[in-house]
Amino acid sequence: MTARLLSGTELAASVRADTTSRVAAAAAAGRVPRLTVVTATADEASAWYVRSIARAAKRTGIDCVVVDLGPQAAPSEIHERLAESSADPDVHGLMLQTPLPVGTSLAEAAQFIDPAKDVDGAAPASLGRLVAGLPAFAPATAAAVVALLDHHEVPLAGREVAIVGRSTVVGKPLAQLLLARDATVTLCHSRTRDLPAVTGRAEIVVAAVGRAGLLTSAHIRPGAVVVDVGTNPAEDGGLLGDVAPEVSEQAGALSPVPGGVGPVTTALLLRHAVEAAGW
Ligand SMILES: Nc1nc(=O)c2c([nH]1)NC[C@@H]1CN(c3ccc(C(=O)N[C@@H](CCC(=O)O)C(=O)O)cc3)C=[N+]21
Repeated sequence: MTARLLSGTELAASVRADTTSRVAAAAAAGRVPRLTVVTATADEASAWYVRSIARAAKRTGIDCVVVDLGPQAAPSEIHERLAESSADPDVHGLMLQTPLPVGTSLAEAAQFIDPAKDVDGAAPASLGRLVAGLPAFAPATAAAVVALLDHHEVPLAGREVAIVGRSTVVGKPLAQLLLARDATVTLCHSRTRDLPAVTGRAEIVVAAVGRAGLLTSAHIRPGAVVVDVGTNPAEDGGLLGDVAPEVSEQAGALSPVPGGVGPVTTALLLRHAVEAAGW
């Protein structure tokens, strides 16, 4: 079997087109959506993502401001910067990149992001609202996984999903989004006793660990749908997913890296920004 490819490029393009027309409507009413991205890391993958957000924002007409505090930034500087942008009426969307400097906690820092501007769903209040079933921005990557599955018409209700990785940015919020869609969700992590046994039962497996090639064909039931969230820098400058290439022989469907979840993530983040501006 060769897996059907769950490409994200067409979906990303249609989300961007929708965002572009909403931005035009907002701008015509005198409100140019502004997205402020705060970063404090030298991480290459994160820097690539910030450049890609800025580039895509420019194409859709969103005013994107990148605030680079550098990898040595103190927690208090990060907190102050977020509080300042939260209070600034000209800023509609606000995002804090990860990873953060050692000593800065995402949960602590994200408390300083106004939930109304929290386009990457990082604030504890946003995550709480998500669990409670109240309207909130979900983290863009988690939202992108569900959007990609919907786009490719993969049913979710009643199905067994294994998520590998329990981060606050992807695994935990994704579990909530999938639960809200009536999937039966198992959240796996580094202390899961028998990972291949758990993932091997699932009809849908989502890999969100951040380790290249961690999931092999030993983890995947033949015909399963596999979504690869990993974007691990390769030595040749390219990008490697969390799923080993051999899995494409076994899975029924597989999202590619690059060209899968990544482009949808960026597109949804910008859509959240125009929504935060009120359009
Ligand atoms: N608070 C926070 N939220 C994030 O969502 C977040 C973050 N911090 N820090 C950094 C990582 C990284 N990340 C990527 C998103 C899209 C692509 C992407 O679109 N990649 C392209 C290709 C890139 C290439 O070819 O080099 C693709 O997959 O097709 C990559 C990486 C989001 N992150």
